[in-house]
Amino acid sequence: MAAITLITGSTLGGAEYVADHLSELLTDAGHDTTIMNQANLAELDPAQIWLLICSTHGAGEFPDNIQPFVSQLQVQQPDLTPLRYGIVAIGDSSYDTFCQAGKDLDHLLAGLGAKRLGERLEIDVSLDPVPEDPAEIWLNSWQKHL
Ligand SMILES: Cc1cc2nc3c(=O)[nH]c(=O)nc-3n(C[C@H](O)[C@H](O)[C@H](O)COP(=O)(O)O)c2cc1C
Repeated sequence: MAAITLITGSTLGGAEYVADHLSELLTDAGHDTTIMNQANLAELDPAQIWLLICSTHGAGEFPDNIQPFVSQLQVQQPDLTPLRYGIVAIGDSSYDTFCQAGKDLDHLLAGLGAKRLGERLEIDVSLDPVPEDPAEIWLNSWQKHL
């Protein structure tokens, strides 16, 4: 069983609800989970698995609550070679910058040596108004990588 830290980027709370739901499902499956809604690099262990759930705001911007963490990664450039992570990007395809923050976060982690488990999920809330539903389906296959 795995130790998984769920990290959220959310302005209006939707991504946090998705993280709560995925955390519950992972716990039911026997994993240890922690949710961080204000992630701080110094408190995170790259030997654990990170599951990032991040919406996009502004014009392709990161939500405010995850911006400090993103800046820490950009400035400190930690070696994340031991890290394995999954990513759920949430956005709205009516924006040109669809799921941009989730995509940027994915590229940032990969650029620091981390290995993504499975495919990145991109949830389009204009098609899936309840993002927990596609997230749950994605989790079923993502868990096989753990
Ligand atoms: C002001 C505003 C700007 C947004 N900008 C984008 C964007 O650039 N790209 C995108 O894919 N979605 C964008 N969205 C859609 C949000 O990502 C989407 O509504 C998401 O579900 C919000 O998640 P949250 O509740 O976790 O903040 C925007 C939404 C708002 C209200």
